[in-house]
Amino acid sequence: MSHLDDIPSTPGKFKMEKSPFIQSRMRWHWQSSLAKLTFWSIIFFCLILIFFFRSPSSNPLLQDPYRRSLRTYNWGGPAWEKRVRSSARVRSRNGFSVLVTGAAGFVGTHVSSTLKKRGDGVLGLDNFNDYYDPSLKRARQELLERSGVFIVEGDINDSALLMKLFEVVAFTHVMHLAAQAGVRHAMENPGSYVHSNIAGFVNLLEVCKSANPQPAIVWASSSSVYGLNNKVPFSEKDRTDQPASLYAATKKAGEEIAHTYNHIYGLSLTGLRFFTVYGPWGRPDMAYFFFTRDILKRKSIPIFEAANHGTVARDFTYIDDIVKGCLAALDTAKRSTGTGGKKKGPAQLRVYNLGNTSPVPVSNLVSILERLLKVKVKRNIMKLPRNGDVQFTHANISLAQRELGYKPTTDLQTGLKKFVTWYTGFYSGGKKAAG
Ligand SMILES: O=C(O)[C@H]1O[C@H](OP(=O)(O)OP(=O)(O)OC[C@H]2O[C@@H](n3ccc(=O)[nH]c3=O)[C@H](O)[C@@H]2O)[C@H](O)[C@@H](O)[C@@H]1O
Repeated sequence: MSHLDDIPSTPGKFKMEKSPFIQSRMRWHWQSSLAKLTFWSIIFFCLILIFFFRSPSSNPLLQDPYRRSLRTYNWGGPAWEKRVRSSARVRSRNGFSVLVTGAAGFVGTHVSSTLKKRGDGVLGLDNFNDYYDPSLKRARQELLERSGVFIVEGDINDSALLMKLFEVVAFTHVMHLAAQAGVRHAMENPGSYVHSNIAGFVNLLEVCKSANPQPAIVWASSSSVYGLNNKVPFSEKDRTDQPASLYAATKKAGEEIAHTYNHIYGLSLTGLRFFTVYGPWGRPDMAYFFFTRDILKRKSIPIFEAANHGTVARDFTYIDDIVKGCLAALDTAKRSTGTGGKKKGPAQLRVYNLGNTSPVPVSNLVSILERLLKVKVKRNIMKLPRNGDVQFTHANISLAQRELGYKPTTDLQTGLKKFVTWYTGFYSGGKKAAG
């Protein structure tokens, strides 16, 4: 007899049997139903839990891709603090103790290693995001570690981490190079620009303003702030209120934010407007870098052209010249004037162009690479896309020359030769070119 036979066809008309056999079968039936109910309830409950924890809307860190960087880092503890202190220890007379944000980045790596070589204490900070091949950032990290620079893994939006770093080390200077770079990418991922270049910068300034002593800050602005300005060469006095990309707008916002923190809290702030920096250990998202990769793969090269066959040109600036400008900015930075978050007197606020003062058409850049790589280039002339690019850049560097002693010495041919030597060495050493 099936157990289904025990169940009446009409609910409510079930009559209890007195037989012990029937009673024990019924008990067994109820117990087994109860066990099943409990089992399925647990499964259901587990599914709800899994759904809750995996659901983006339940976890703001997962929901916002730009904030993911905040959740995964391990920092703190006596061994970690010892490494931080040792990396930031000054080894020369009158040396600085510098926190370099974006230390695993292109400019950050070069600046950190040069500071370390001259005896300054250097601590790096980098979130190792995947905007471009993180293995290149890891290779730069290895390079710095060999020269004694420790890079803390963390995000500039992490206030607790920044406060901890200032608790462990009384930094005299901050070289702030962490940023979301790239002009054209801003249309694809606008939030990452706001996250790093605005929110991250404000967070860093908040911590610096409360630090005791307050550090002097030198940070990376960009030639892109000149936007649609067509008065050449670009001078610091020219208008910068017509950005052509969100990237440029966030850098311009950074300059205004710097003014505010200088004005209210007495922070010493110097913004450096970099002009298309290139060189060994460079960024794979930049044209000279991926042109090199694609020329070697015999792919055609897209060369942008403005309306009416207008030439597109850049004031390409070699990394070593930029590093000299960065160090000169640190060396001439005056102390911040505030304490405990309060301004005690006027503080230094500066902005400088760091360019090469000699714009080169992009088609010439391609010709130089063609000669250096000894590969006939297939050129694909395309209309300059309307996604943030400007037609040309050209720096007037007289202010930086006068006040920083800045004097670029590397022309594009010489600089690209050094880049190509590095590139071919680096990527033939078993590392694949970033995609
Ligand atoms: O000077 C700056 O402030 C900026 O310099 C570069 O931006 P960009 O000058 O646009 O550098 P690339 O992306 O390397 O482009 C260089 C030139 O190649 C051109 N290009 C780019 C890509 C391409 O496929 N074809 C092409 O002709 C661009 O129009 C541009 O004139 C950096 O990527 C920015 O992060 C930096 O802030």
